[in-house]
Amino acid sequence: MQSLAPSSSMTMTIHLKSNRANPTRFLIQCHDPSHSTSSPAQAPAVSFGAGSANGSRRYEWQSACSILASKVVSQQQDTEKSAVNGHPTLDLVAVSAAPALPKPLTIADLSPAPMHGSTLRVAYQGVPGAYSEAAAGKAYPNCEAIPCDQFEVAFQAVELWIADRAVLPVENSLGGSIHRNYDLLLRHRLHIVGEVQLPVHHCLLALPGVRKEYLRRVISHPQALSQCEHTLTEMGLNVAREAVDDTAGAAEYIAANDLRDTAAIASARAAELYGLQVVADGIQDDSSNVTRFVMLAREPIIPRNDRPFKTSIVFAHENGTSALFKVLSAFAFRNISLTKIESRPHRNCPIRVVDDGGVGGTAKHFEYMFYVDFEASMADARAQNALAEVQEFTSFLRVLGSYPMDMTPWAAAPPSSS
Ligand SMILES: O=C(O)C(=O)C[C@]1(C(=O)O)C=C[C@@H](O)C=C1
Repeated sequence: MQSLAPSSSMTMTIHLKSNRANPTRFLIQCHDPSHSTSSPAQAPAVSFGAGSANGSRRYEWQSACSILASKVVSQQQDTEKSAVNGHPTLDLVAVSAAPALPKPLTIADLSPAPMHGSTLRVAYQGVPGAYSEAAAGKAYPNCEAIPCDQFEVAFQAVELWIADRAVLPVENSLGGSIHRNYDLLLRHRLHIVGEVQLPVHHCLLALPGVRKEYLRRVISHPQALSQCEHTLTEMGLNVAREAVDDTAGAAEYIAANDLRDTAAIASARAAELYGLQVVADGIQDDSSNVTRFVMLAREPIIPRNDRPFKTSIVFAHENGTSALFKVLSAFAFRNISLTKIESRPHRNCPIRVVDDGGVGGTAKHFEYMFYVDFEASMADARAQNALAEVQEFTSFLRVLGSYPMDMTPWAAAPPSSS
């Protein structure tokens, strides 16, 4: 056993699995038997004043990126199985991690991609050839992409300093939100420091010589299956569709098990890496299929006002959904556009029982956490004032990050050639 990180309140086991595509690299698997993380009680109280978040405002900004209000959010973590796509698992180390308090910014945090004296290490979910790997490369060119078997492991890799950043999908233009990552954003203390949008061009892959007529099964990531649902039907592929952990993992699985009746939905790069042929190219239901990823870091970046920024927040309130209107008005009155709103069950108290005074008994309402993205920087006084107001209507409010918007134009994928 070798210890990777000092101090202790939580013990977790890191498994490094050898990677079939590149045996010199490893796939990180992680298991946390304690299912507990840091306590929100340590979060500092902050207020939003007008003015830019630089110089003496730095500490204020850091604090703003921690929990703003009082309610304790469930830190319970699911027990998750470690999916293994045929890799031997090597139980290497047990490490410990203490709850992280906000740290002073260092000079490295001021540059867009601190290099820590060497290549930036970027964790992603999947195996080489996954779209998340491509997103990591787009976000941080020349980075060392570190494959992880689960989203949660990518979060932990950054928390434990095994990686410097994580790049994780949050929504797709066809499949919608990737809810798991919204839940994990809340349970972990990482900050969103950027976003990147990746056009997703799916291929149908099979072993060399396999024809479409031989196929009895199509396997892929659930998002990829849903993004190609109609095209597969149009192609006459009314065969079993099965979900696996990631697109490239599906390609690897077919190659490793010599499956001649199974095809994978994955990238052309996955075909190259695992020796498969492209049976059909561009099989996504919409040629402008795009997935939005967020970049996560241990420290927030300093928000600026000289380029378009987006800010992501999450909040809850005790007065049912009636407070939602007031919260949204705080942005509307200041002409701040919202780009996304998502609700997730409130893990601490998913159901609220309301007594109607004995007339008809009790009613049960769902309780939610609301995630909102808006188009303004936290360096902008309008955003600071809006959040100060939002805080009045909410029992819990956290800024997940204020970061540059991805403004790069992207070309739509070519139409299907099937
Ligand atoms: O399986 C992959 O290749 C991934 O990177 C995951 C993922 C996702 O989670 O949505 C990413 C982009 C595509 O939308 C399909 C799948």
